[in-house]
Amino acid sequence: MERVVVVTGANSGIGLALCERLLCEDGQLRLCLACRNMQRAEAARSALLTSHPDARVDLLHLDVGSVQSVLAAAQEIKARYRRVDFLYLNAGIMPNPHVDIRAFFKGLFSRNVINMFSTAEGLLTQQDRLNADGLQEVFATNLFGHFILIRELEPLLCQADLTSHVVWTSSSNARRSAFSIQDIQHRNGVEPYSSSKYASDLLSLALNRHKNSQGLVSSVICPGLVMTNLTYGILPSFFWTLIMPIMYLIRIFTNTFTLTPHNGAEALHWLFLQKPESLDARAKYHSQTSGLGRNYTQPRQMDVDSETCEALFSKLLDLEKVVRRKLSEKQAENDAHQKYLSEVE
Ligand SMILES: NC(=O)C1=CN([C@@H]2O[C@H](COP(=O)(O)OP(=O)(O)OC[C@H]3O[C@@H](n4cnc5c(N)ncnc54)[C@H](OP(=O)(O)O)[C@@H]3O)[C@@H](O)[C@H]2O)C=CC1
Ligand SMILES: CC(C)CCC[C@@H](C)[C@H]1CC[C@H]2C3=C(CC[C@]12C)[C@@]1(C)CCC(=O)[C@@H](C)[C@@H]1CC3
Repeated sequence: MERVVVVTGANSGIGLALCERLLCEDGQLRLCLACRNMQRAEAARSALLTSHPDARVDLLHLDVGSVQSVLAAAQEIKARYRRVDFLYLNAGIMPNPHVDIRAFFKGLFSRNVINMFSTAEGLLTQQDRLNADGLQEVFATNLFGHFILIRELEPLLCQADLTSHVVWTSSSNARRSAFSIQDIQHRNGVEPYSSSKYASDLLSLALNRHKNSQGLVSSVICPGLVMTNLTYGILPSFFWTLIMPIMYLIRIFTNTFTLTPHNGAEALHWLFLQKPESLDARAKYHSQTSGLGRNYTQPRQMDVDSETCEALFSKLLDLEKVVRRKLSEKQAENDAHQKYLSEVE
């Protein structure tokens, strides 16, 4: 049977590498690249079709940071496909990152050095802002838009006798201490990325608790440190190129330096091949690359608890109601304005 795979943020980096790997695995796939920039999406589609001329690759406009765009994209998916077998929630941002150089050098000579390189704990902060929906942009993009997408696609994801797999591209930068259940959007901190990724770990567990019985399975991965537009936003690409030999050296000690998008997509690809029933809801699946360049996937237990995951789930459902109500009020205002304009013309 033809399998439908939707990938958000598929036009570059890890998302695009995943698409390439999935097409090598199964040429019969129906692959849907859900992207906000259609020009880049078209370029990604052309690149995929160059190596897989017979592949079925669809494009879909989706700005996961805009609730209205998510609702429209979900409508379009429901019109196009009868079900969704895999939903890769990969789109993500880290705006205005700042590396604490002093902390880096301090960490370099501490016993914590390996952990520092694999999680960036204590090294990175970001400056967030509000988006057009009045939500914190990092939370809206990395988590909430994807949550609304799942909610809208439930009829295609939860079908009798069939299993659908939702996969979150999280991070080893996800940290409990960066997240607060009183401030799920991270309005009051400087680590919105870490908070949003920790929230995705919690939400994945909540989805498993609530939706496994309806055939939906959720998993979380970390791609490791990968050279993509996201990391080129942290330090310029020429700098990364300059220190590449050092990074290959570090890879010998921490296999989390996967470095290329192909390697980073390892755990995403591996999950595509697994029986969903065999997966652990509390594990994060890490892409790893050995010093000699061998890729493998390593499960590690996440620092999540049922109580916090339930609290987050219920807060997200509440926020969904508020956002939907605001949107329909705005829509009603627009309709009234249009009516007024047509009457005075
Ligand atoms: N690189 C790394 O070391 C790591 C990355 N990750 C995660 O991997 C994922 C992929 O990132 P990566 O490949 O590294 O970086 P890229 O910047 O190359 O890819 C991010 C993708 O997300 C898309 N995107 C961003 N915002 C939106 C939006 N509002 N709506 C739709 N699409 C959007 C981007 O589209 P556009 O081209 O339009 O910007 C792009 O396609 C992210 O979730 C990131 O957090 C996790 C751990 C490490
Ligand atoms: C390696 C060099 C000599 C110096 C680089 C220092 C830092 C800029 C990096 C050290 C660990 C890196 C890291 C990330 C970003 C760049 C570093 C802080 C991430 C936070 C990128 C995004 C993620 O999601 C994480 C998995 C990465 C963890 C490691």
